[in-house]
Parts: sequence; C-alpha cells; structure tokens
Amino acid sequence: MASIRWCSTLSSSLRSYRGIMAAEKVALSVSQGSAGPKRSRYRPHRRPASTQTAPKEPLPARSTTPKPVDGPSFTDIAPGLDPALLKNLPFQTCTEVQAATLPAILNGDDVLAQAKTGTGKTVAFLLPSIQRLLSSPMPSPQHTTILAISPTRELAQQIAVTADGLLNVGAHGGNRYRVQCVVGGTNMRTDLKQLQSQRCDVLVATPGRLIDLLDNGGIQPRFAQLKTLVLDEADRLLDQGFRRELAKIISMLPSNGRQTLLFSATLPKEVENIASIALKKEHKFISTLKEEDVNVHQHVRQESVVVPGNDIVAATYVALQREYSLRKERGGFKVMVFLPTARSAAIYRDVFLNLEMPCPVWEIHSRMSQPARAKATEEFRQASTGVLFSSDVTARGIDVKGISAVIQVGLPSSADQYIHRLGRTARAGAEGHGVIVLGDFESHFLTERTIKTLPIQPITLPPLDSAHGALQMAFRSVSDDDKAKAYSAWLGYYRGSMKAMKWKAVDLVQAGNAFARHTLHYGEDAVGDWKPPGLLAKTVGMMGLRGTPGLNVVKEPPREPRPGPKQM
Ligand SMILES: Nc1ncnc2c1ncn2[C@@H]1O[C@H](COP(=O)(O)OP(=O)(O)OP(=O)(O)O)[C@@H](O)[C@H]1O
Repeated sequence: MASIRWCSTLSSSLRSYRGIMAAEKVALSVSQGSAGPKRSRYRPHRRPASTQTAPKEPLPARSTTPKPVDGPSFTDIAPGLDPALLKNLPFQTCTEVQAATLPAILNGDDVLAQAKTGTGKTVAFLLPSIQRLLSSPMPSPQHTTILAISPTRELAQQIAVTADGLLNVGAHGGNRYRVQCVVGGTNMRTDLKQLQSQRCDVLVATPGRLIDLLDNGGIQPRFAQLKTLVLDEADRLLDQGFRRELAKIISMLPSNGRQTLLFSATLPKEVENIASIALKKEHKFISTLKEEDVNVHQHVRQESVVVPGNDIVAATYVALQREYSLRKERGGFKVMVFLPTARSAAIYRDVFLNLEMPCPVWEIHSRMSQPARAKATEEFRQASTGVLFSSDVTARGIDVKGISAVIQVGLPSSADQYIHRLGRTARAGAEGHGVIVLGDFESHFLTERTIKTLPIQPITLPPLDSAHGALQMAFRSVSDDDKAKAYSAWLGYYRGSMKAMKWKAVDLVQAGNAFARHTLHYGEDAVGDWKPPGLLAKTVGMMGLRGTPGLNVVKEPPREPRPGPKQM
C-alpha cells in the first residue's frame, strides 16, 4: 500500500464559514441557555472537544459557493413573492422540489413532500410559509405563526438560521419578525423567558423541549393563531420513537385554519396512514422521485467494504487514508464517519486523535452536552478539512458544505438511515463519495430490499496490516471505563438486529465479546484468561440477556477507570 504520511503538527487551520446564509446572517435568537447539560459531559478528564490536531500542510480549500440549479426562477413559479423576501434568497432558480411544492403551499394546501437529500427542502417549506406570514397583517407579539419541528437539535438550529436569513425583510420594517429555536439540553427557563419577553413569529423546536414548554411553561396560547405547522424529517417524527410526542403536540395545536407540511427524503408507504394524525384528508402528496428512481443521487459514488469483524476499525482507518490520498491534489478532504452508537463515535474519535491524523477530528453524539455538540458542529462547519465521528444525531438534514465523503461503519439502523447519512455529501449538486464498512457478520445489509437497488460497488481495500500496530497503541489510551460502556452499547444496539442476523442471545454475546476483546482491547488480552467488561445485572436484565453464557455479570458498577497513558 502506498503509505501516506499522517502528521500531527498543531496549528489552526479553521477558515471562516462561507455558508450561503452567512452573508445574510442577522441576530438570531437561538435559545441555548447557559445552564449545564442534563447529562454530564461524556468524559470529564478528557481533553476538550475542540482540542485538535491540524495538517502540517493544510489542504487547498474547496469552493463552498452553492451551484446555481437548472430550474425555473422563483418568480416564474410564484410571481407574487415578496420582492424583499426574494432579495434575501441566495438563489434565483428553484430546485425541483421547490418548484413542485411552492404553488400548493402558497395556496394553503396541506402537503406531504418527498425529495432526495440535499435538494433544498428547507427553503421549499420555509419560503412559502414566510411569504404567507408577510402577506398577512402583522401578528400580535404573543402569537407564533409558523411552528417547525425537527427530530434533532442541530437540524432545528440549522432551520432557524435559514428562517432568520429569509426573514431579514428590510421592506417590512427591518427585523420586526423574529425566529426562536428551542431544543433539549439547554435551560428551559431561558427558553421560556425569551418566549415571554420577545416576539416569536417562527418557532423551531425539537419535540421533547416543545412538550416541556407546552406542559410546564404554559405556552399553548402562543399557538392560537398558528398558520403553518412543519414536520421536517416527517417519517422520523412519525415513527415509533416520536409518534406519541407528536400526537400530543398536534392535539394541543389549533386545527382550524392550520396548514401542515410534512417533508422528508424517505417516506415509507405506511407514513401516509400515520400522517393522518397531522394532515387534512385532502392533502397533496408531492414527490420528485420517479417511480423507478432510487433514492440517492446518481452522481454519488457508493462503495462497500466487507471485512472480518475484528478488522472494522483498521478498515475504517485505511478507508480514510484512501479518501485522503484521493483528495490530496484537489483538496477538500472533509469526511463524516457514522458509527452505530454514541459510545463508539466517542471511542473512534479518541482513537483517531491518537493516530497521526492529517487534519482536525471531532465527535458528535448524544452523550455530549448541548454546548459541546453545538461547538463541534460549528467548528466542523467552518473547517476546510477534518473528520467528524458521529452517531445518528447528524444523520438527517444537517447541511455542511464540502463534505467530500461519508463513511458508514457497521450496520446502519435501516436502509433509510443509510440514505440519510449518505445524503450529508453531494448536496445541492456538489460531488461526493460514500463508503460503507461492514463486518462479515453484518454483510446481509447489502442484500436488503432497498439497498440492493442502489449502485453500491464492492471494493477491496489495500492490506490492513500497517494499520494494526498504530491502532493497538491508540486503543491503549482509551480508558477501561469507556471500553466497558462501548461494549454495553454495542450489545444494546446489535440486540435490535438479532433477527436480521439470525442470532440467538448467545451469538450476540459471542460477537459482542469478540468486539470487546479484539477491537476495544485490540488483542492486548488475547492470550491467557480474558473476561469481557462487567455488566450490571440490572443492565443484563434490561437487555433480556439474563443467563446467557459468556457475560461477566457484576453487582457493583465497574470501578473508576484507570487513566490511560498521557494523551497527545
Ligand atoms: N434553489 C437553490 N439553488 C441552489 N442551492 C440551493 C437552493 N435551495 C437550497 N439550496 C442549497 O442546497 C443545500 C441543501 O438544502 P437543504 O438542507 O434544504 O436540503 P434538504 O433537501 O432539506 O436535505 P436533507 O434531506 O438532507 O434534509 C443547502 O446548502 C441549500 O442552501
């Protein structure tokens, strides 16, 4: 294998973000709150999330200017659009989904819309909703006109920034309208204070925080004049995980005179039934996917790598090196690596920070505090190069310019999730590349009904031998406590896929133990007596694994971690 020098010189290579909305950016009231997170930081003794190694020779930056799309102009589709609103749009021509949905939304229809990832759905629902807001008499400051709900905090904040850019309507008396964003992991009292003291014409929220504010903050009257309800990533919001919360929210909103918009790249057939809790019967279903279309862009090169289970990390390392060498000349090595669990995203980031990476690395997952998540997202957004190790918190909707590749490690939770994660690259006509790295025990994913229809090319990576030594060293710096948590999370995650794997409990435990022994402990205990990390009897019971041979069941929580060797 041609060896690539991965150097670790410390320097700052962050460039300022040239996002499309940045030019229009105005003060946005994103309520983040100052109080600490509900959960403690992932690991307090570690270096802060922003400690980065950066390239010795920074890679040339790629342009992040959005490509103009080849569609009709916004005014062709909707001649009545407010000129001041059009001025705030960084584009003149519509994407397909924008052209297809604009007339119906302006007409006040309920819409269920499907379009591929990265095709401008956010503007598709915000632009006409805001137009309807602007063309009505100024609402009273106590009332919210548009409520958009997103399944993740980062996506909610991104939607709020876009809404804010669009609402910077000079012709309507400057910033008279206001956008607020309320998400979990921040101080609810701060949210409440802002909602009580300031206008909030557009509210973007995650479901949990919104319910809290409705139940305990008494904000229900704020929605008495609600005109538009948007569910972004609608299939996710209406699936088992969120459905009850959504049903409750909807029951607390007025139905008279309310327009509802549901958007997603993936809309399983069943969603139309469930969607009836939100949509009027006579809603419009608009899809820009053709009958025979696969749900990802044809210009995204997709590859799969299947390796023995113990080689998954090494294969990820080599896949990253390969991507780096592909990008070296052209620049723009910026990669998102998706892992099945929060714990594994954290461990991968730790391990890769200890390898000689040629760029900064970040982690983002639900085990981090919200301020740390926001900081990681913003730093990665602004970076011209870097790797973000992520759980599924950024799988949907997140729009970061210049992602050159998405690497998915391990079994995605569903075919749809594969599509959403892949959609973080090649957005708005940009180029991009996807690789999925699977262990042999999870290769059945590639034969799944939807996945089979995608143009995924199997590839063989260069030999992994050179990666093993470096990885073994890097894994030593991860504490036993973190390894134990990653092991437990691994069992919890793969337990959900036992049927697809044709596994019994004992097979699950065997595979989990192999992961702990050969990946987390990277062969250090391969000889002699080896015990998997301890699992509390309570945890074993909750996983339904009581009595399964191979587990190390303990009564007390594992002792405090012995600190690993000093980190670089
Ligand atoms: N009319 C347009 N012309 C050019 N670029 C556009 C246009 N509309 C939106 N974009 C850009 O396309 C990118 C993707 O938009 P957006 O995030 O709304 O996609 P999406 O369809 O919601 O994706 P996902 O399914 O991943 O949530 C953004 O950077 C956005 O600024």
